[in-house]
Amino acid sequence: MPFVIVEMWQGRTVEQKRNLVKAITQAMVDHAGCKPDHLHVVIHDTPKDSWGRDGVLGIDMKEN
Ligand SMILES: O=C(O)C/C=C/C(=O)C(=O)O
Repeated sequence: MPFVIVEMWQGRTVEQKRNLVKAITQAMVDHAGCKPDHLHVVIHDTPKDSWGRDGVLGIDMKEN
């Protein structure tokens, strides 16, 4: 039972996540030989105040 876990910032729309799940599933079928009905895609939406890179919180990053 393959799992794909996506860790990303909060903020995508349901439609974006719907399309992402569809695209990831298709990529796993095409490139990893997975059966779509066995594949789980889990999206972890993380608030920017709970994400750090290079010692800086997401909410404090300049490109925000
Ligand atoms: O780490 C960064 O530079 C910014 C991270 C962004 C995301 O995780 C996202 O866009 O979801």
